[in-house]
Amino acid sequence: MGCLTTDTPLAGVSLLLLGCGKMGGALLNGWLGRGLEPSAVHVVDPLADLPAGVTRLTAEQAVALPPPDVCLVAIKPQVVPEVLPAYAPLAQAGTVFLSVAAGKTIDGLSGLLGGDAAVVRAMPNTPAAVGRGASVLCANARVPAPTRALCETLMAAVGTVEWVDDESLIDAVTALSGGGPAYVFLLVECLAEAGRANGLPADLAMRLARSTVAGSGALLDGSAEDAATLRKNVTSHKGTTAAALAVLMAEDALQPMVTRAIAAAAERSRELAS
Ligand SMILES: NC(=O)C1=CN([C@@H]2O[C@H](COP(=O)(O)OP(=O)(O)OC[C@H]3O[C@@H](n4cnc5c(N)ncnc54)[C@H](OP(=O)(O)O)[C@@H]3O)[C@@H](O)[C@H]2O)C=CC1
Ligand SMILES: O=C(O)[C@@H]1CCC=N1
Repeated sequence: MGCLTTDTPLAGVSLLLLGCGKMGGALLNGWLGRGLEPSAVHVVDPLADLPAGVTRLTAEQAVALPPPDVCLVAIKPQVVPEVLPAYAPLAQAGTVFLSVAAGKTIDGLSGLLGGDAAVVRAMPNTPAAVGRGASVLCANARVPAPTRALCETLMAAVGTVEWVDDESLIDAVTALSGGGPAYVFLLVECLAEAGRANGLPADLAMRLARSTVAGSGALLDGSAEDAATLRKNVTSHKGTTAAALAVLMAEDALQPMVTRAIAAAAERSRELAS
């Protein structure tokens, strides 16, 4: 296993990425920005654009090389069953499989890798690309403490990390923070469209929507106050924001809709297990 240090936490770590699309690419960009050596990264992905210095391999080449510390599984859940068995030799050689595939359970992944693989199931999100991701991890009993620490180091290099013992929680995590950036970007789209519908030029409305969401995130991040207090700080008594919130916070408005959306995503995560 690679030697980890505080200053360059990813120096010495060797990594194989299966899939380098939206999520694998976001993680890779975040890791390269935090000291992962491109020369220590191999990628199996037929078409993805790879950063300079990162080597593309076929599956056959990947299993013929010395086993990497970590194999990141960042292919679509639907192709996991047909793709993963080819990498069983790496699992037998001690590589830990760090999977971000939505819905795919630790037991299912381990079974595809020959039954006794060290597997960490993780659910990150795309702000990892700028070091602002949020990940939740769950490991099987075959992951020794130093390997667990290595996976935590990898994910902590690109954002916050939390562990759960109860793997079933990962479905709701996937629904909330895994997909969460999409809901926030949808909010930007909705704000911009609402501004346009209320008479603003479309480009000005979009600039304001983007700045407002990004600035609110930064304010939230740097504040000791909870979100409700920050909301109340904007809401003058009988003012304009109160008029908008009366619509958004009506009994049948935003909260029940978001709760239904998260439930739908969590249910889809459970379906993807099989
Ligand atoms: N996108 C997100 O925000 C998040 C995604 N995830 C999970 O990450 C995983 C990847 O999702 P995402 O990045 O969005 O999907 P993408 O389609 O963007 O990335 C998957 C990549 O895998 C490639 N690929 C296909 N077949 C193989 C193969 N046999 N071997 C190696 N690579 C292959 C694809 O190539 P090609 O396109 O040419 O088929 C593609 O580049 C999923 O399991 C998803 O659940 C988890 C958290 C958040
Ligand atoms: O939409 C998906 O299935 C993946 C998992 C979480 C975010 N994207």
